[in-house]
Amino acid sequence: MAEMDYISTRGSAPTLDFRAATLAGLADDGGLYVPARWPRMTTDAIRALAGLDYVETAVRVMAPFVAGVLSEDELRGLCKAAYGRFGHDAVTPLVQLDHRHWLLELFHGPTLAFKDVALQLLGQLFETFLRGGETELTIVGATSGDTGSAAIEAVAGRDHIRIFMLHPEGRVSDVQRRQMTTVLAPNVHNIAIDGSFDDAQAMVKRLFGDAEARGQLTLSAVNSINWARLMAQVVYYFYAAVRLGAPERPVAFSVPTGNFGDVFAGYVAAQMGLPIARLVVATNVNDILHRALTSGDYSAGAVTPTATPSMDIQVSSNFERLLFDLSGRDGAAIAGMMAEFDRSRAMTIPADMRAGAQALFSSARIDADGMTLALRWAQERGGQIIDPHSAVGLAAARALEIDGDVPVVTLATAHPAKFRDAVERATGVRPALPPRLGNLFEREERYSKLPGDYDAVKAHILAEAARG
Ligand SMILES: Cc1ncc(COP(=O)(O)O)c(C=O)c1O
Ligand SMILES: N[C@@H](CCOP(=O)(O)O)C(=O)O
Repeated sequence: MAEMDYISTRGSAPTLDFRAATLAGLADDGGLYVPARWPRMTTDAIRALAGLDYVETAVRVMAPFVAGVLSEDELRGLCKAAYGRFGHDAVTPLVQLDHRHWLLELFHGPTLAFKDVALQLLGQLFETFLRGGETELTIVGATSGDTGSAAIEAVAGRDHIRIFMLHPEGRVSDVQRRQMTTVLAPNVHNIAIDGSFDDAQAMVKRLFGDAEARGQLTLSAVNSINWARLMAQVVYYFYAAVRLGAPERPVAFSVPTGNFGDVFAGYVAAQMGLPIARLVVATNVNDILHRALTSGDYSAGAVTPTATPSMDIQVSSNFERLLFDLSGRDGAAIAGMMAEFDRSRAMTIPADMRAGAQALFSSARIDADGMTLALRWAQERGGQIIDPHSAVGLAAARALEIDGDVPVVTLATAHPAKFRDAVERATGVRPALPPRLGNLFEREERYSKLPGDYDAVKAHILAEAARG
């Protein structure tokens, strides 16, 4: 298999192999790494996935992306280690709701959200790539609740890695916060900032471009700006679609969306040849992606707190990866568009690019009432208690016209127990915390509170890192 190169969406960072792109996280020019080409799977190769377990599916889907760096056997070993920790044999099981709607349960990993699917593998990749070397990696991430705990779980206690995780104070659920702040391993540093997830994400990106910080630290990313995160998420689109009849029968997916990572992984699956009839971008009232796809208005207003806090995002990092493809992979054009966005917090998506996106993507904005009705529908018609984020996806899946023969799969991105208060308000059922979370509410918490000020956060990170 030919080695896969990685190029930046902004066109001027060096081309890297898979190992270097994973360790770099963000490209030097501020862009995001993407494969230099989309590998194709033939219809026969997709058909041959039928009956394979999750690990073997993962090896076949991801092998082209790691070619030249990891052999199939090495990749298989890492996948076995990552997915052996999931609480369901199928890793990401499908559950039927009615004659056409399905849930793809992505929350059977250690921290009960879809982030585990990618971050358990990323933890294995970091360990493999750093083993025996001198590099001390400093991971800096931003979370609206789920990435933080999944990343911390993946790297806590590992050698050669320390992690700083920024979350918006008071804007994550109590379960989410405690899943991060009760991990007391010395290489874990939680920071609550006064601000939104967008503020935290902007600080992380700024740190990557900060010469002083880069001079003192070898930085890497665990957010979905890191290509390896998305690569691992492509797998479950194949796994689900094949179980529902692909490649003979196309499948539609509805994806509750914030940073556009999960749904972009679906786009990658489609580029690889998976017959995806539609990808539904489901947003809450923080609807920048819905506006961008329907009218071209990609302008970031203030973030409105909702009962789906993990999707309270107005600047969606991975949208840049889609724009890159829609522009014909014109890095200079994307650099120009993103510079304009950084300056004015707004840009207009040209009509031809929007039309390109609409060929595959639909979108819907789901408000609190729509989310509540979907939670109740899942309970009454499907016999399932789901989480509010998954309910946003389900509401969008049911609201949109999708060809009647096509099964529609909603990605169930978190376990309902992570958002017990909102679920109880809508359904009257308070989901129990799974035993694997143990005594979460009795454990000691440790985190620093900082103002939403870049210099203060940077100074804190440099000081803590200097302490070892
Ligand atoms: C539970 C949950 N659902 C959906 C999302 C949105 O996913 P993405 O940011 O990949 O669009 C997130 C976080 O990002 C999440 O934590
Ligand atoms: N919803 C996310 C936000 C960060 O997104 P990521 O996928 O880019 O890591 C979270 O829960 O933290």
